[in-house]
Amino acid sequence: MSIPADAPILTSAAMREAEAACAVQGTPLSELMELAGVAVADIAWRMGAGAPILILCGPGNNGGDGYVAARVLAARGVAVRVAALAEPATDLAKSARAGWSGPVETIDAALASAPLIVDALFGVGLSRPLAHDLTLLLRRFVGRRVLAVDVPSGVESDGNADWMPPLAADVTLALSALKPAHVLLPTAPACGRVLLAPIGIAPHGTMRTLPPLKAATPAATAHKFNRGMVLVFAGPMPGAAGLASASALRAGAGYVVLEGSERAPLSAIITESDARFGERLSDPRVGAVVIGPGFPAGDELLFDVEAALDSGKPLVLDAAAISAALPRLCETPCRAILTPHEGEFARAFPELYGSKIDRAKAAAVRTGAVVIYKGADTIVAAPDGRVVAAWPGSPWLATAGTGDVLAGACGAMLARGGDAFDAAVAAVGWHIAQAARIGRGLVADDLVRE
Ligand SMILES: NC(=O)C1=CN([C@@H]2O[C@H](COP(=O)(O)OP(=O)(O)OC[C@H]3O[C@@H](n4cnc5c(N)ncnc54)[C@H](OP(=O)(O)O)[C@@H]3O)[C@@H](O)[C@H]2O)[C@@H](O)CC1
Ligand SMILES: Nc1ncnc2c1ncn2[C@@H]1O[C@H](COP(=O)(O)OP(=O)(O)O)[C@@H](O)[C@H]1O
Ligand SMILES: [K+]
Repeated sequence: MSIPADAPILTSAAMREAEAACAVQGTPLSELMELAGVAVADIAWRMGAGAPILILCGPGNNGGDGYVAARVLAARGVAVRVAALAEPATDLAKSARAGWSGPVETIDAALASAPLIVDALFGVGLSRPLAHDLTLLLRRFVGRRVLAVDVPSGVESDGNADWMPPLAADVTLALSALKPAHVLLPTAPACGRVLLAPIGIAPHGTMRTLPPLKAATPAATAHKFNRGMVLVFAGPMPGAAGLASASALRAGAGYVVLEGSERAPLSAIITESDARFGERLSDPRVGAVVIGPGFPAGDELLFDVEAALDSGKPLVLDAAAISAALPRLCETPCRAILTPHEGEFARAFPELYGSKIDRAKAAAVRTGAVVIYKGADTIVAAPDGRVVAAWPGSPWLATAGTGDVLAGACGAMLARGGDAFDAAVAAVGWHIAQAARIGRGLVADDLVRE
């Protein structure tokens, strides 16, 4: 499973707007369909490696892409067959169908398989779950190599429904832009390796996949305090804050203070008792405060969260600190990153609905903070509508304590100054890159070792 880096993501509505804008600017949609079909043919050609190909075409423009691909593949001498669900229903699909001179088989129980199936049944126009009988017919092809056009058929492309496709794809060729279903659970794994075909539409939008990690080399003039100083609060479970403090240091902070704990995992971390809590919060060199890791919900946390909010410092609010800060944040937004996992998000924002992207965006708007909605399909959302999707991340992160490490990395990136959304995206990228580097057998402590 893989996803192109820093690629645009559009909902079906935004995709249609982009198509309409393209038509207004003088590019006919038939030209786009031709480019789409050629792009599908190119990938099918490589995947098929000379073997016969069966293209399944639906009634809409997704099917149209399939007919164009069939024509192009046949012209290249590939043994290609076409089977259709119904007659084409759009003008574009009708003219693409007219360009295919071979036979069109019916999708029924007698349909013979092929080593490579091109799934051009439904794309962003799917409006309801697939019929049960069609699902059963398609399941007969499970085990064959599958190339999905735009999205695997049966998937609701905006990520608002958890409909799973009967045929998971080995490769999905996204047209013009990725769609939310490519980067959100439960559908993302069914898309296999996602490739992007930029076919002439310039997608404008604020949603992208994770950008490549930039190596942040310190400036020649760097000083430990101007690289960012991070203050981490330890609660009753100091191990979690220890991980966060070590992670802040590893992710590039110049100076890290662990408040309220005597033990630090690295000797470069300064430990201090609670007594200096207020004093440290008013230290002008502190560029970010991390609070939440290792704190159960309760009065002590509320007190410390209030003090952190009062300080006006940029904050990383993790775990129980998220709900504790919520009433204040909703009234007076501050420069903050919230890092909820699924359970914490549900507790803090039970009223939000829609796809994970919609909910992350709404939580960011409500709190005025950047939200990292964690999980295998992590979403980073800013109050101004920017979104970065981090699928597929690294599954080795599914182990206790890795969230504490992410909180510390957010502290390091935030303490450098600059945009909180960029800081959050950089932290998520760093976290995944560390995990990918270590891989097998990873435990959270490994992420903060050299
Ligand atoms: N973006 C780009 O740059 C370009 C995009 N292009 C391509 O266009 C695709 C979008 O095409 P599209 O809008 O025609 O919709 P599509 O997905 O073919 O399906 C709609 C049809 O399916 C039907 N239908 C729906 N649900 C159903 C169900 N459960 N079971 C049965 N039927 C169902 C629906 O009928 P209805 O809902 O009205 O009953 C309608 O007839 C896009 O994904 C990409 O591949 C390129 O060609 C050009 C450049
Ligand atoms: N399957 C997965 N693929 C990628 N990232 C994952 C996966 N499972 C968990 N993660 C990441 O690991 C971290 C776990 O954080 P969290 O649930 O808060 O754990 P903890 O509280 O134990 O530190 C998050 O950053 C999450 O996005
Ligand atoms: K499809």
